[in-house]
Amino acid sequence: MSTEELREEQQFVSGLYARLDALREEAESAVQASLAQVGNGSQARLERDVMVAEQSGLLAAFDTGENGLCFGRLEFRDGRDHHIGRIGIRASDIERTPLVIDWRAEVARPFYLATGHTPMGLRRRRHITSEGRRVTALHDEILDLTDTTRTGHEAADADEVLLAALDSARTGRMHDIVQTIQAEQDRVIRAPHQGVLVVEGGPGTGKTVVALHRAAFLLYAHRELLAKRAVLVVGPNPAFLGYIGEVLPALGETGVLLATIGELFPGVTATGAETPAAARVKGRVEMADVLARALRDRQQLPEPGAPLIVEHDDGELILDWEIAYEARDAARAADLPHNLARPTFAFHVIDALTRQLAERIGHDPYGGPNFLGPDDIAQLGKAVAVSAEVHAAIEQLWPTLTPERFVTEFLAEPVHLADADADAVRRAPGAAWTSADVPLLDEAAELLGVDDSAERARAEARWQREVAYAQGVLDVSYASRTYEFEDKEETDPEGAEVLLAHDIMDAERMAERQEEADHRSAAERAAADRTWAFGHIIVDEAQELSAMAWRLLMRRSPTRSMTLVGDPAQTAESGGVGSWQDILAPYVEDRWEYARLGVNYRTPAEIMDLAAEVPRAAGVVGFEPPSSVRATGVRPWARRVDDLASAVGDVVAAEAPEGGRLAVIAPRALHEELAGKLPDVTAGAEPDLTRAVVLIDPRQAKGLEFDSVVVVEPAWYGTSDLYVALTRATQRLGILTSGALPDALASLLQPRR
Ligand SMILES: Nc1ncnc2c1ncn2[C@@H]1O[C@H](COP(=O)(O)OP(=O)(O)OP(=O)(O)O)[C@@H](O)[C@H]1O
Repeated sequence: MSTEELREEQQFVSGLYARLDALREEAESAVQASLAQVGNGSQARLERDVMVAEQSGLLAAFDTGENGLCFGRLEFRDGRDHHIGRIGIRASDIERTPLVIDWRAEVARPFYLATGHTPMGLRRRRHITSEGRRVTALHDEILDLTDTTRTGHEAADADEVLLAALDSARTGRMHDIVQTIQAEQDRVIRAPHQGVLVVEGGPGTGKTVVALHRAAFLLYAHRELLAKRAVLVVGPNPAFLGYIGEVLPALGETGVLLATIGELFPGVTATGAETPAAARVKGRVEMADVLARALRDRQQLPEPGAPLIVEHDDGELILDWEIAYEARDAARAADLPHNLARPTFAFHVIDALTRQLAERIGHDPYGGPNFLGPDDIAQLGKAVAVSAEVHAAIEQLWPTLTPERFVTEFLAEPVHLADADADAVRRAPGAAWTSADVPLLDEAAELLGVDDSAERARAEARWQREVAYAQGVLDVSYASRTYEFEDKEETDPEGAEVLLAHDIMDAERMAERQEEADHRSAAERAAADRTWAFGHIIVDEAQELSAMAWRLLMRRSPTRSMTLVGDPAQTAESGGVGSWQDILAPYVEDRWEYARLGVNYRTPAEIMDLAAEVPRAAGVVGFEPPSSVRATGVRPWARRVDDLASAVGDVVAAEAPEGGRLAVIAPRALHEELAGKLPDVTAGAEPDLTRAVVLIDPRQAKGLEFDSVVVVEPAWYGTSDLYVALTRATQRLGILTSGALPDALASLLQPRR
């Protein structure tokens, strides 16, 4: 009975792969055919590119389906019977009957939500486990208790598939969980896309993996909107983004931008390190006001009684306090960003200097009216307006600023900050940008505005050239008309009408077609555009973001369609904002939803119980540890040693899991010394998480996980860093110290009875 079921399922799955192969072949030949198409016209090229992009997207989706194409089956009481898979596939028949249903479709939901208590119309739910294209196991759950038929694959423990997934060795890359999404997670993944959803949960509750599946779900459910506007996923550091980088492609989604805050100002690469004190100051919301005030300081006036003297062909011009004051008033009244208000300032200065000049030149010594007429004055005005010296004076008072220049100069001489804060952020020009600088640059860009009038003028000139070129092309084709026509008449006795380019297209339209279409994906275009408005933003480790970083992100999400996941108990010392309410109130008041994930799928109970002592002992307000879904029977251990580096080397040699990953989490100051004792490890390098042994500090450990973890010198860490470090292991945890352990862990060193 049971092998028969397995055989039938294998037959179905093999048929499915055959269909996948046929679809893949179709797409491949379509790509080949398009690429082979002759025709160099821009329209032909465009159509070919679009076709290739479409088919390549399909191919990527088919490759996604290659592993675990079909992982579930739902048999309903009303006779409906659906297979569930990573992607949806239809048969080649005329009705295009669905063979396997995409996990994100509504009809697949009972796969994740149905219980014996609420069977959602299900009779039986089957988990299909495979290796490559071979079905290796079936696990059935009977949800209709009146059903007495049995398949021989009824799972003794409904969580067998989940537990097998959780126990598997880690690879250094996060995997998708489509086969085992749990009900509380499914509700988060499929929550409505409008508005702000906050997802809170302790370590290992699946916040990250759920957030990524949510991105995939939203792209499926709202593809029209989101494929155009793109989804942004913000993570804490590049190593973390590398760690999660394969989940969305494995779910068939490549159009998502993964970025850290430090990567969100196009043109700037944040490579510098920041002291915690400087990060704190730069992250405070008051910085917005400080920068605004610093910028007003850049809109200067000459000292009263010490005007700027501007050399001019018709005599000296005197740019004094009054002229500058009135011009500045008028420019500020325009209520525009600094660079956009500058023309108003310049106009008023030029106008005043022209009047000054006219009064001097046309002055009648006998008290009569000015000799100059309006035309003369206009001439004088033109000369003043194009004077390089006048412009230099204007630039001195109201400089054109880039965000980079303004922030560099501000950090060199931080104004409007308390002395201690100014000392913390002061930095010589030329230093590398840091992540904490990026929100300041973004704020500056808002305050400055982009004066794109020059770029617009260039674009217009470019356009005119294209039109002129197109006109030339049309003229050539028109000139050859007689020749072609005669040719045609000779070979075509019917004298069939020949339409020439001129008859159907004018130069402007032709230029439009010539213009290179932007073939970049929405995510690529978004990455290069500071003012891009994303369709949805997902923020992981959201508790870490500073108030200034929130301002940046909110600008990228004018519709406030966001999913924020985080755990306040894991907030780094120099990091984030207090409560979700504090973060969100300025932007959405209290209009946000809250969901909590309470089960830890990573850390076994033995390790979680120990780790929970750390925030508890520190009296972290509102701390609620998640409950571990499994216990392994392996207790964490601690050892006090004299020679720390040698001990770490010995422990790693003994503990490194077969085929799995081990992390040594140690304070930065010890990395140099420890690296020498570890295989293939270089201190200071960006960690390669796919290596068998990794050396990281607690900040780098954020969001990551390993089969086995050795924490070194825990007494050196703050509460949240220690809590993060202790909750990274899926199987084993060991602690090495050269001194005393923090109180919360002290029991580990006491002899057990
Ligand atoms: N439903 C599930 N099925 C299988 N594995 C799961 C499931 N939910 C979570 N996991 C696994 O649990 C581990 C922890 O998940 P994840 O990293 O998303 O947790 P987290 O809440 O972001 O943790 P942290 O706050 O510590 O970074 C991952 O290996 C993830 O694949």
